[in-house]
Amino acid sequence: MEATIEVRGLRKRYGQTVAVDGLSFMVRPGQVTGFVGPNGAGKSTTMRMIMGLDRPEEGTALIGGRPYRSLRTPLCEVGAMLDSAAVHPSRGARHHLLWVAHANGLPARRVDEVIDIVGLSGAAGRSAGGFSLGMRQRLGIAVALLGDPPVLILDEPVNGLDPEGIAWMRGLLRSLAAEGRAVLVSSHLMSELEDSADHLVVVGRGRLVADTSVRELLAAASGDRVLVRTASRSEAMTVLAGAGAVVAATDREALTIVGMTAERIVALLGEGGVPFSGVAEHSASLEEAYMELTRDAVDFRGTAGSSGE
Ligand SMILES: Nc1ncnc2c1ncn2[C@@H]1O[C@H](COP(=O)(O)OP(=O)(O)OP(=O)(O)O)[C@@H](O)[C@H]1O
Repeated sequence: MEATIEVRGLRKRYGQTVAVDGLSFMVRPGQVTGFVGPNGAGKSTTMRMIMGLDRPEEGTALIGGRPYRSLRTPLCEVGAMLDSAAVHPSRGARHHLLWVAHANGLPARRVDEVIDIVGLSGAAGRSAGGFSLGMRQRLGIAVALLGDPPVLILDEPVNGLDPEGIAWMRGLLRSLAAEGRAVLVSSHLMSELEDSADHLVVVGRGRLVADTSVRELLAAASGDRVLVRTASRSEAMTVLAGAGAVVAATDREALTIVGMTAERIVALLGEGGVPFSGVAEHSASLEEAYMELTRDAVDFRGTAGSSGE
């Protein structure tokens, strides 16, 4: 089976709310694809439709070219963690995995393999009801990995993890992609996907905002802005604007230059005898690039100082 997810023109409404509004994107093998958007953007609804748990009004979602409902051995073709709390609280972790394996015709030895992969060996006998959020996330991933599927769909797997858990999850996502799997991971925080995603599908209000590689997004957001620190602001402006740059005053001792490389700026200031104390290319963080993209797509924005959640 080809390790892909293909979403074409998906649309879903709940009453008056359009949760997903004509969404199309492709998740490719060997990559971690981050599925990012503000709260309520339609990520979970899309994932549920891909997994056949919700019926779209329009459009299709295909896993390896086929709808979920027509997969013959679903757990071996796609692994999903959509709700990490969906485990019977009195059941032990290993017991739960054995039960899922048995119900899907998978060998019991795979249970110990996945327990090992997710680092739950020391807690496999304990009942899941007493698990921390991080342990429940690990158990959810173990279920998703049971059938050794080429496609993985994980809804907010990093949510609520401590820094050690986040680092572990990043490593796991990267290694799953390195094995050639297609990995779709949602998050409402871009920072959670920094260092782990190769590709980004950004959504807002149920619509596609961007479908881009992380590298391209960063390059586009950085633009070609260069910051120049100089006490001789007006001379610098004259020299640089005269050579064709777009120059804006940033503060009393700084200029922002667009349309000229840092090397050329240094050369021109040198030739013109204009003193300067620093020239720096602006490089955007993934978070900045994301904020820029989703500026108009946030449903609930707090007032000054709040995060808008
Ligand atoms: N079962 C449901 N009944 C009614 N409305 C729903 C239902 N599920 C989702 N919605 C609405 O659809 C929209 C999209 O929700 P969804 O959970 O898919 O977004 P999300 O991007 O996953 O958000 P979050 O990051 O908060 O999990 C929201 O406005 C939500 O309130």
